[in-house]
Amino acid sequence: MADTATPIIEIKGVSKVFQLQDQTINALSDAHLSINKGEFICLIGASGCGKSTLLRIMAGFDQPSSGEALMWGKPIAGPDPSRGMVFQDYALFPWLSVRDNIGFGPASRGLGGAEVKQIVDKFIDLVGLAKFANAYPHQLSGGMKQRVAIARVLANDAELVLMDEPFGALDAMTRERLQDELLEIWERTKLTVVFVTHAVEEAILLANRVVVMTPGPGRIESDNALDLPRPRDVASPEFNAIRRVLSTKLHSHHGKKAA
Ligand SMILES: Nc1ncnc2c1ncn2[C@@H]1O[C@H](COP(=O)(O)OP(=O)(O)OP(=O)(O)O)[C@@H](O)[C@H]1O
Repeated sequence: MADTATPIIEIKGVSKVFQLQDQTINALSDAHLSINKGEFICLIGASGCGKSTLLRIMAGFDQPSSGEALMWGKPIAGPDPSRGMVFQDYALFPWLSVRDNIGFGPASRGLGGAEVKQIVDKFIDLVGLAKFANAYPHQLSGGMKQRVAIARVLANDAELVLMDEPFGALDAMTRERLQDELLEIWERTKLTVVFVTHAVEEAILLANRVVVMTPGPGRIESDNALDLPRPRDVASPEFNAIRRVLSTKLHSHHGKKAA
């Protein structure tokens, strides 16, 4: 790990071009973003503006067409357990119990049984699933599955958690509960989180910085620091003022020609 002055993630002039038959898609154009350890960043923007592309580049699943993506100052060459990804559809192993899903990463890293058990117990507790340790994914609700997915990433010792619309498939009440739990985990563990969402309100509830992206070509429109005190109140005038500003920025691309 580098000194504290080095950002955990730096995106420097990153572009990503996809070729689809005879069509060239500029998924991401000249993106710049610097993220410090312990930040909670939300990426918001309309469908197709490159949010997932940027997240996948940070994860190391995709490489930029040009520019550089760095973690602790070093190029991100491929996936690594230090960068955990949480997806909307959970991506759990259906044939493994909750306990074994969470322990899969530590066991694959060659840790012994007692150590794996200790790690699994710690994170099962953290996400409140002790009673379901031996259940299988199909026996869990959506919210519980997402808790397992979060615990699995944390058990892998991830420093950076990349979340692609993780609560998008959940009902409103479960979503609110998981937002609270995620904030609690973030505050307790000092993780760095990059969280993709379509929902402005969710971004303002969670983030200390909201990065607004616009499509055609996908680009970063603005980077907005939020200094609202926590816990945040969606009904407060301050919250609504920020919601108005961000909504205007989100729609700033309307009328422009698609790439
Ligand atoms: N593997 C790929 N091959 C071709 N085109 C792709 C690929 N991945 C993404 N794209 C295109 O790149 C653009 C950006 O996609 P991306 O998934 O990053 O957007 P997004 O902002 O996450 O959208 P959404 O909110 O709908 O998930 C889209 O036009 C998409 O069709």
